[in-house]
Amino acid sequence: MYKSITIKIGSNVLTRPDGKLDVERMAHITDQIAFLHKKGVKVILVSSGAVAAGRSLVNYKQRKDPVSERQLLSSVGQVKLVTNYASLFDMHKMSCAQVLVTKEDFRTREHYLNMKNCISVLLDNQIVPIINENDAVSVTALMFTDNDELAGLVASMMNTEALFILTNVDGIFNGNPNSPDSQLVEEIDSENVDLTGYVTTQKSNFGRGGMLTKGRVAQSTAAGGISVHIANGTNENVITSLASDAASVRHTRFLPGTPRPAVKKWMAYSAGFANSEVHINEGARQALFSAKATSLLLAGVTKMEGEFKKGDLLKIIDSNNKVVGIGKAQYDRKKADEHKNDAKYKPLVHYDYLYLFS
Ligand SMILES: Nc1ncnc2c1ncn2[C@@H]1O[C@H](COP(=O)(O)OP(=O)(O)O)[C@@H](O)[C@H]1O
Ligand SMILES: N[C@@H](CCC(=O)OP(=O)(O)O)C(=O)O
Repeated sequence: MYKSITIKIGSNVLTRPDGKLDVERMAHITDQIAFLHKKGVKVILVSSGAVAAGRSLVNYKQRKDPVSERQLLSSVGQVKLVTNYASLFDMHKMSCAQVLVTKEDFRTREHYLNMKNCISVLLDNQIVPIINENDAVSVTALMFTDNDELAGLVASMMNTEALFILTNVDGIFNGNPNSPDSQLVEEIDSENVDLTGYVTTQKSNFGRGGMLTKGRVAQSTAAGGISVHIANGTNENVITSLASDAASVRHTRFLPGTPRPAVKKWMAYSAGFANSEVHINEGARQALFSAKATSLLLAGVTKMEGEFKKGDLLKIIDSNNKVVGIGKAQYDRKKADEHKNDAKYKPLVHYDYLYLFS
């Protein structure tokens, strides 16, 4: 039995064909979580469904632009979604909490740690955190690709043993899931598998990201040491069965890689937020990628771009212009310029704060 699990529920698992919230299914999901909770398993729920819930509550005559429409539906629907969860958990004498986050919350280590602390304190007090994107304020570039991305980040941040991604198909198929010729891929290595060959960009009626993001998120989360299972959330007892005996459930499992230290997890996912660049020579690239843990010295830096402060994330770029890693600056740009000819000056990036893309 897993001891801690992040469970992501897709919109279509919670939505009936007429677009209304499927409260019966929500009840079955909360029953299963309650069962695990009573066995001492820590469960974090990442639940979609706000926009879907809003659709059955708001009547608007004229179509709005997509951003306003999503803001309107999600902010109305989130209330309904969480109210339903609260009364369903209440039947099991359990409490739940709403945590709404944006991509920006993963940007700075301070925000990241605040979020982590909030979820930890909820779990320590036997409360189920129900996380969703704060759709009301996260628009366009600030949005997560979808809640699968958010769930992967949460599972890594909280270092849960497993991540369950529940959707309306049994897992990843090697073709169109509706085609009789397609087969379910039961096991995927977290490294070296290109999913684009057989996963299409097709989505379900109410979903946002589709199977390709699920696959990518599953792969990168599993690579960090977490067991990831993509399964059908509409099947009975899927959560409890996955938790106790995953092999008994028809689904797709991603094999976990070697666990990464917490700070490297944050860096891996915050890569998109690094604004400054550090270009390195071939010798430095080889040293960083060698078997020995190596810090980045100014001697290997050929060029720096952008102002940075101590603690900022830097993109590390090799002589072929390829971003090869992310590092946390040990000092600011001014100091780096001052000491750039000093081969013995302390490393710009210490290896404990260096994340290399393999
Ligand atoms: N190779 C594939 N295997 C499984 N599902 C696929 C594949 N390619 C595309 N899909 C689609 O991905 C959908 C699930 O993704 P999505 O719509 O984002 O669901 P959710 O709302 O659960 O996040 C499935 O309903 C299916 O139509
Ligand atoms: N935050 C949105 C869900 C967006 C989303 O990623 O949906 P899905 O692909 O169904 O997981 C909502 O609550 O409606």
